[in-house]
Amino acid sequence: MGLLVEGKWQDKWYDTSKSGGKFVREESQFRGALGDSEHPLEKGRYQLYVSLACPWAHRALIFRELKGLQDLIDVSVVSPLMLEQGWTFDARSGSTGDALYQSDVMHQIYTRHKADYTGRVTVPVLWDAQRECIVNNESSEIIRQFNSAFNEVTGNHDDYYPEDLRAEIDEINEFVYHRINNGVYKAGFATTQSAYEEAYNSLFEALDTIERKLVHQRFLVGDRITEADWRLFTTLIRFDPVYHGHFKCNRQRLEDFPAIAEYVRELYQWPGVEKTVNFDHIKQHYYRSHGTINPTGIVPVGPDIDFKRSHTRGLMAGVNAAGKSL
Ligand SMILES: N[C@@H](CCC(=O)N[C@@H](CS)C(=O)NCC(=O)O)C(=O)O
Repeated sequence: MGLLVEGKWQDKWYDTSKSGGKFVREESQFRGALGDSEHPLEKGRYQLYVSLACPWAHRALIFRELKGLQDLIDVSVVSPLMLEQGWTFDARSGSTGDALYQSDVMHQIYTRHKADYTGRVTVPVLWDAQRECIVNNESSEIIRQFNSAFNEVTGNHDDYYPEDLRAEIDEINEFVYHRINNGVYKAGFATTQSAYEEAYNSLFEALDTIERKLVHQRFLVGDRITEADWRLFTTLIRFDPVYHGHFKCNRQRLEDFPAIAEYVRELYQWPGVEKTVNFDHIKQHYYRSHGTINPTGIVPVGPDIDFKRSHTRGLMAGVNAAGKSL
């Protein structure tokens, strides 16, 4: 793993020396908008570069399914292994290859956009093949754009960020992002005992709060499913297979939280979602890419969890993204 410095690749692990052993995530640099004058909506013009292992990229893949954008936005999947060259298009280890330029590595996509780019080479990336540039590499913005940009083209007006719930969604997103989505990384990438324990305590306190909420309500902001649920889901589905062991988030498994475990199953079984979850890429990535955490690269065989088994969330009041009762 590494980063680009003025367009040159440098193989370096995260530097936690200036933050007391704490992992600090870098801000995404490209924040353009689909459908504006620079990026008009045209079929086949946009490419989504993702890793099936990555929880941030996973959000974008889920929204592509939920909003019926499969024919409008193509996908290239990187290899699950993120080693000396960062994300690659190595087909032998599971990449689909780069459908547009047959690049070998993901950092070539960043330098194609900006030859002297300095920063991390992250996924997801939403790419404009017409202008040959990155539209956006921040998943929270990509999903908002997917939520509404193509509504007139697809006729799918399902809304995961409805006007009247925005303040509540923003508030829960903020909590979930710091304490859970990024919280597992803060625990896993900490390089001091105290930074790890701080992240661990904050994470499990947050999961306790979510559990209490989900006992009474079907979704995070009440009975309507929103983007807040999908943003949480991509971390939860990786929790027992990876974060519990690899990132040492082991107070409990999520399977031991009665409401959360059922909630995860409902979301996993939501139409279109199961096909976006690839446990092989997820496990291969984390256990084989982080040499400082798992030097042997051995990938655990378990856990054996059937996310397709039944749940009772259907007994609670629920409203889908079209505003209809579930
Ligand atoms: N803020 C970004 C974060 C994306 C991100 O950190 N992706 C990880 C994969 S899970 C990555 O590509 N990391 C490579 C690196 O940090 O060098 C987003 O949400 O889109």
